[in-house]
Amino acid sequence: MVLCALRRELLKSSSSCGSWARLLQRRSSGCVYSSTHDFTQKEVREKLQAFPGGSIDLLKQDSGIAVLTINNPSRMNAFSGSMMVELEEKVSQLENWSDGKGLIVRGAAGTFCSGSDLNAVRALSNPEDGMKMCMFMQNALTRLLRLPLISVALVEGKALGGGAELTTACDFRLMTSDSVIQFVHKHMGLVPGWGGAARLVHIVGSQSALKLLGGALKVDFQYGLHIGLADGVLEASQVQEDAETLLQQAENWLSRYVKGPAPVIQAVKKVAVSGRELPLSDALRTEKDVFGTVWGGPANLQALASKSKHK
Ligand SMILES: CC[C@H](C(=O)O)C(=O)SCCNC(=O)CCNC(=O)[C@H](O)C(C)(C)COP(=O)(O)OP(=O)(O)OC[C@H]1O[C@@H](n2cnc3c(N)ncnc32)[C@H](O)[C@@H]1OP(=O)(O)O
Repeated sequence: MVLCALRRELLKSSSSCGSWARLLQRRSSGCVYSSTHDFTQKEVREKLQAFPGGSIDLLKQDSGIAVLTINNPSRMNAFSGSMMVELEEKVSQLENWSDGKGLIVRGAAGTFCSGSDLNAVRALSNPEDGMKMCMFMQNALTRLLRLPLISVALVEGKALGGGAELTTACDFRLMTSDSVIQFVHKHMGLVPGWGGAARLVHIVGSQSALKLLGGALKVDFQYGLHIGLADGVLEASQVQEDAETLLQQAENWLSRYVKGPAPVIQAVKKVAVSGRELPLSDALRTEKDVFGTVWGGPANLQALASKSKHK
């Protein structure tokens, strides 16, 4: 049912690029869970705001590549409640970014993210609150992955628990040579709840996903590349400006995929999302509709006029 609804929405949205943003805006009130699931986004936001700390920082650049920074270094960039709310707000801003093409998600101060803030988790440990936090984060991360931007997680240091799940809400993952992604949930008596298990199976297949979750295995860049969780490795140098250098490397890596006009790059992401999420017949129809938004468009006409050769 969720898929049918997504397809209907995709079809409605495909008449113009701006309408994709409107689609995602509409879906933001309940792309996976809505009030029909006994879930009120506003209520959960209020509850989460009671656990403050850290921030989620968004920098939109003229290049069309934005940088989203998980910023709570004193807790290894763990997600406080207010950061969960901020994440959702930043995703809404990105959904409305008509000039956007790419996104880099990274952690502050040399590490990625250590999951939920355990202090908040302890206070929200009753089943009802746990379910609400889970649905809130599933919505936010599903919308993050569906953004019409090509996204990459820049993984430095540790990506643990919910931090590991966050990496799977990006299209690609780049790891530094000393970084680790670890689904530690089993050690916490849990399974992923932010949609990370479902996404992991899509990325690495069910066999590898079962190993990572069942063994709470530490994935370094070599293992990550081997199973397809990592898409590239970044070399951290020992110089002081390391963080900038890594960010620059990630931007360079991403630049080949986001070169070109925003409407075309956004269309590329839309057909990839529909192919990933919809049954084939629905994905084909959506692809036709998205194709219709770029066919005869400025970039297409310019390419035809220039008699380009693809050498
Ligand atoms: C669905 C998601 C899932 C859930 O909520 O259901 C989760 O994400 S559960 C959380 C999973 N994450 C963890 O359990 C991480 C626990 N922390 C560690 O394993 C380590 O702290 C580590 C490996 C991240 C870093 O180790 P290191 O030795 O380098 O540093 P410290 O341990 O001294 O950490 C520094 C400082 O950060 C605090 N910290 C780290 N992670 C968290 C966290 N997730 N929540 C709250 N605080 C965290 C740690 O306690 C230290 O604080 P300090 O006051 O200096 O003692």
